[in-house]
Amino acid sequence: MDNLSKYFEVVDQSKQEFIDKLREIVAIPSVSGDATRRQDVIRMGLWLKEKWEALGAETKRVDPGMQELQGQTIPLPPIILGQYGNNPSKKTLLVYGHYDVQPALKEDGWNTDPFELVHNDKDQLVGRGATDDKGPVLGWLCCAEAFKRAGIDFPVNLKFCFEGMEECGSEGLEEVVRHEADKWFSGTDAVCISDNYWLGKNRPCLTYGLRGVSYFYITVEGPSADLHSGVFGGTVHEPMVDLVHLMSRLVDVKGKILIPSIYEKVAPLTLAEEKAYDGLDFNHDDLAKDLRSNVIIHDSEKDTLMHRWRLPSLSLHGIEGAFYGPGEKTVIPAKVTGKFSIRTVPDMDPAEVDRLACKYVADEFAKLNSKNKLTVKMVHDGRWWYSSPEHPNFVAGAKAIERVFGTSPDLTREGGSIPITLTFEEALNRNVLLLPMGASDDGAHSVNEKLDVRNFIEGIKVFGVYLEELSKPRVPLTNSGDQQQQQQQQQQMVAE
Ligand SMILES: C[C@H](N)C(=O)N[C@@H](Cc1c[nH]cn1)C(=O)O
Ligand SMILES: [Zn+2]
Ligand SMILES: [Zn+2]
Repeated sequence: MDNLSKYFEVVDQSKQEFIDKLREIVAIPSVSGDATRRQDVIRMGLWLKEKWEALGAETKRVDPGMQELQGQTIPLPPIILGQYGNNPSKKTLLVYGHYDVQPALKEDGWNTDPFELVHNDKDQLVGRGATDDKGPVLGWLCCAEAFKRAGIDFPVNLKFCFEGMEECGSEGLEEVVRHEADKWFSGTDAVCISDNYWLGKNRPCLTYGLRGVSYFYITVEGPSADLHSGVFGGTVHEPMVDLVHLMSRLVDVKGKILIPSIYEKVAPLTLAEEKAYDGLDFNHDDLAKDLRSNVIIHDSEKDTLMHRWRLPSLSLHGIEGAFYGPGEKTVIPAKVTGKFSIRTVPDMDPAEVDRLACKYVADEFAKLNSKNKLTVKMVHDGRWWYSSPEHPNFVAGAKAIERVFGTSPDLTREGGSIPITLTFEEALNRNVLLLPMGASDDGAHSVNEKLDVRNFIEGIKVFGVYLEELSKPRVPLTNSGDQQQQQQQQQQMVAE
């Protein structure tokens, strides 16, 4: 039996144990956007540190400082750095992932407690963070454990960087990555991130692009306290009325952003790029099934993917301070904060996007002649990333998928954002591969988030084969001049 067959056997034998580990960490409600959960986020980071140390890794906890959140000053979660193996004759791979999760409440519409992993009769693992990103982060640990148990030498030196603030703009991480580039991360040959999703449910993919995200708060405040609408309705400027008006002016019902000049810097479509939309595991029927409703705006699959991958979008997320409970409370809220974000694409400049969006909201507010007070601010922005899937790092990923799934991967871009990706590429001058584990219907950020057992277990196998592929002497990983040139062009485009 060859090494990889033995590795596969151990992964299969360890299946229940790996699922139970995922159960243990889903039960830690590491919601980074909720100040009351900060101790849980920290506990989750320390869980990873301890488990990797138990396997023999050297680790370092980096505390990036303090944060103002919901009126409190609280510590930012630790960034957990690690090194598993340090053999100068082996290649070194750096993996990044995040151990924080999006908020989740049973009353949002979950069928079960979001922080209690349920292994259901469809062989799905349901729980907050199952696919985003606890399953994949745990996958690397399971991979190292399986190699050890199989008695096979680990193919590479593995460095890791796990953060607990990704869902809130990765606050504090960029400085740490740049600071550690020639320290903890020195000697890195390539980077791999598993934190996005397949395009469909059948064919795995490798991802070479991400949209950026700029997140905004619009606050409108008027009276010093909430008012009785019977007494004051029709006599005062209502903050909610102003805010709803402003929010309705941001995007039209077909998804077109209404902020002037926002599309100006979007890169023109090239013929080569257009070809990338053909032959993918993606169709509107499956998408509508995933959505359980046909609410798709566009007529063709290509259009839908272009609006997900290469065009900006603006989404309205919610209003803080507004009445939203059951019943008929007749209140005029005194202060409301509307939240929206813009997904950015090549060659948009986040600073320019922030300036255009804030100016537009202020201009629209001025037209209202309201006596309320407006504040509009960008609270975090993460940069878009666009690479090339030809690099040997991608070839190793493709070979791993072929061995485990018996099919070549789709080459995709992702509509979501992983703000630190471009920083790793720039600071380390190394190729970054996005190697997703989860499927299109996993419901990341949504209710009943899940990871299929198949994706989890076969995904751990893919990680192992990928490491074996990287370790082969014929695979040169350090950046070619081409990649450096491409990066410089990309940076220049952002600067322009
Ligand atoms: C793709 C990744 N798993 C993810 O969900 N990223 C988040 C990052 C983010 C930035 N601000 C808030 N969240 C996303 O794309 O929404
Ligand atoms: Zn994620
Ligand atoms: Zn996420």
